[in-house]
Amino acid sequence: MSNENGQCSSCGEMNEGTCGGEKCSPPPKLHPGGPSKIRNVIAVMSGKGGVGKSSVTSLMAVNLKRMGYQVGVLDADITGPSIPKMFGVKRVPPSQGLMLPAQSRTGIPIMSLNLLLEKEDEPVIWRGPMIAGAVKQFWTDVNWGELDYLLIDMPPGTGDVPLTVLQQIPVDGIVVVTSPQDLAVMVVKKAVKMAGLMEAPLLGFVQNMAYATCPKCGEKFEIFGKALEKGDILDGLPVLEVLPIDQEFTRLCDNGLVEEAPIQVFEDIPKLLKVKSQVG
Ligand SMILES: Nc1ncnc2c1ncn2[C@@H]1O[C@H](COP(=O)(O)OP(=O)(O)OP(=O)(O)O)[C@@H](O)[C@H]1O
Repeated sequence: MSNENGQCSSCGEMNEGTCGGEKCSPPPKLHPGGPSKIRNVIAVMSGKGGVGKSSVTSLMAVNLKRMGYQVGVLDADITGPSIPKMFGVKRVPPSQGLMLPAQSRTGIPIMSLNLLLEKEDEPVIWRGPMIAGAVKQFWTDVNWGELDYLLIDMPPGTGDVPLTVLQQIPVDGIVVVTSPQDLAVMVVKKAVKMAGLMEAPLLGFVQNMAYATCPKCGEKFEIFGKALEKGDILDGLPVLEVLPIDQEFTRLCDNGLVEEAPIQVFEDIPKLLKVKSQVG
């Protein structure tokens, strides 16, 4: 893939003459582990950290599961994984050969590096290629079973992991998360541009932390800037959901009870992706 200066964005060489395409042709798409049958892959991304990718991924998983779909979560945020804590899962079950994901209370399979560590607060101090390698293994070396949707919680930024996921995993749709803040939108647009450059299918935005409501008087405060409405257009893409700052939601996530969150969202996802056929 070359940038506007004709420079290859994988190897950094000028395409004409030196790179010749072969060295830098995108790596092949990978097959999911063993008998896994995964009908749709959705990547949840954002150039910006802390805007709520993991929260949005969890809410999407919980809601798709409530709709009757088989859904799994691949936590590609290797150095800052939040998914296991939100779902209250600690370890993967023992296995021989392919790894098995942990199962949440409602039966959502989850794979995350934190499920393989002795202690959840142990740091992972790896360089980019190793981190990207771990994400690939979570796709190729895990028996996911049959899933209608596998959701990938991406790390912030546009580095090794998003590049690997978009090049090597057959992503059917990307959901981009932002807060209303101009600063966040500016950085998030980089992720949108990256997806566009890689011809990855963008489904739309989720605006998270759009506002907070005073528990005493009910007044709404737009803490990070102008809240959008579902269906608005941002950077040429539809706004799929607008989520407020919700204290109870934070409490449930901290206690591993995200599956109890009474938040109904993402009912349009199946229509957007047209699930090929439902399992079970
Ligand atoms: N709508 C919300 N209401 C209340 N708290 C929220 C909301 N969205 C996210 N949070 C909280 O904000 C923090 C950051 O959210 P989250 O971990 O989902 O962000 P992220 O984009 O995945 O971060 P990272 O940069 O680690 O990838 C978490 O503590 C989460 O519980």
